[in-house]
Amino acid sequence: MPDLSIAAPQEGALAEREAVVRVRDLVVGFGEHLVMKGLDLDVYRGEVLGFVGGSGQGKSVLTRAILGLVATRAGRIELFGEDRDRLSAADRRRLERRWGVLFQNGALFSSLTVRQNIQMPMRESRKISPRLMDELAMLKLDLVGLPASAADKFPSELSGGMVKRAALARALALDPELLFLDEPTSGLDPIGAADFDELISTLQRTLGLTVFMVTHDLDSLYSICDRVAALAEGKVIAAGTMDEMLACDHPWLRAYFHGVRGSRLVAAPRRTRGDEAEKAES
Ligand SMILES: Nc1ncnc2c1ncn2[C@@H]1O[C@H](COP(=O)(O)OP(=O)(O)OP(=O)(O)O)[C@@H](O)[C@H]1O
Repeated sequence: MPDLSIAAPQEGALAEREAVVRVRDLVVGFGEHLVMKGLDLDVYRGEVLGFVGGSGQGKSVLTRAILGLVATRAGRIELFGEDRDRLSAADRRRLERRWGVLFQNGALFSSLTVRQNIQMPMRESRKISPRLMDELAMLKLDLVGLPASAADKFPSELSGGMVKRAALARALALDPELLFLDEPTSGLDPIGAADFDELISTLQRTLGLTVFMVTHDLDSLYSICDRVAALAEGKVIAAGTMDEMLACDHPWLRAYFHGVRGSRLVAAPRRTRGDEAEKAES
């Protein structure tokens, strides 16, 4: 079995890579329930990292801890090389502008139009004229493949796929370098999910994004992720390419990737991250 330890990132080719997110010895809990028990994780610049784990294992909690939305009990979280807990409030706000978040189910404000939702981060953090904000909102809509006519619609008037795209447009409002995606394809039909994967992959390449993606979608792992990290028992039990994960003999990973659904995908001819890149180049 390959060495999948993430506790020794100095070894091998990955040592050269810049960790945009670096988590060390993270402990997070609610009352007596410890969710993270000394977790380590790296997300490298320019990669799409898929983050998997059983239901209730703490994928959302980890995402929220990295974003500063959940209190941590111990450990260190560095973003862009800066220890978040050592920053002043102003520096933390400056840092927060460097990432965008697509929450599960979009989390759009239901009383605002799509345009107003996209403009929300712009209003909070910059002084931009209303006209420029309108132009920027239309650009972001175009970027995520939504028609201009979607701008003045309310979330309740959109299909599930359109809500995801509108939420992605909002996540991209401030031109982030780092994108957090929490189950981006959940609730989409297989065609919609494949389209959304392709959109993420295209945006990641063209905008040079680093992507941290929580997902249960095995297709997404195969088609757009450079690496996968797996969470179990409060720690990252393995991190590596899909081939490395498939070779791993941890019982949960074997059940996940070699169970009924996983095996079907392993056996099937499939799109891979490499195919996506080749398609873009041709
Ligand atoms: N605010 C909170 N207060 C108390 N417990 C919480 C809180 N938020 C999360 N938890 C608990 O933390 C654990 C991890 O939850 P989390 O939502 O991160 O799991 P998950 O891996 O994202 O699950 P799923 O795949 O089902 O979305 C769960 O046991 C959950 O009940």
